[in-house]
Amino acid sequence: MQQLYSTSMEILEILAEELNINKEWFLQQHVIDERPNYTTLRLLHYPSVPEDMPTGTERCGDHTDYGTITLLFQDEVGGLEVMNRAGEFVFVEPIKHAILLNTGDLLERWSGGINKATRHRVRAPADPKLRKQIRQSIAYFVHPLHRTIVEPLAGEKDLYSSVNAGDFVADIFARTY
Ligand SMILES: O=C(O)CCC(=O)C(=O)O
Ligand SMILES: [Fe+2]
Repeated sequence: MQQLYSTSMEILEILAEELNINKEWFLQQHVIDERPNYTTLRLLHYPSVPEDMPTGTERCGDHTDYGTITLLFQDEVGGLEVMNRAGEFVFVEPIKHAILLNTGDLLERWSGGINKATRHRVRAPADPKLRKQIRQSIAYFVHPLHRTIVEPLAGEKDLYSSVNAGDFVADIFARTY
């Protein structure tokens, strides 16, 4: 957990630099020991694909993550797809030991739309060998403190209102679950 946290903070520092905002800003809003916050490590388990499930069936529906960033680890079964700028879903080839970085809704707001939240989904594979395997993935969802006020610090500042991070995410949870 500590390693995941430090890696994500290194990424946030780089993102802050890219956005030309104070390097410390994101770090101050993601203090690990301060609660409450929605930062979570989730281990996901997808059973083998039932025979009658058509290839391409969504096993995890098209969505964006809600927080700042997500570090995603997938196994060799694959099935993850991310949307490119042209609005097409692109298959993400699993790469051993690679970490996929997804940008979330709150980062999109903070960056005034520069770092658009990544739309992604998981679909059932076609390969019969892969369909028989269990799929596992690990997602480390990085969220700011509940009390953080997220407002655009770069990009198109007029496009996004300022929101309280805790309320913003609680509201999405209430609508999706
Ligand atoms: O299982 C995956 O690879 C993706 C899971 C995911 O997108 C999520 O839990 O938000
Ligand atoms: Fe996701």
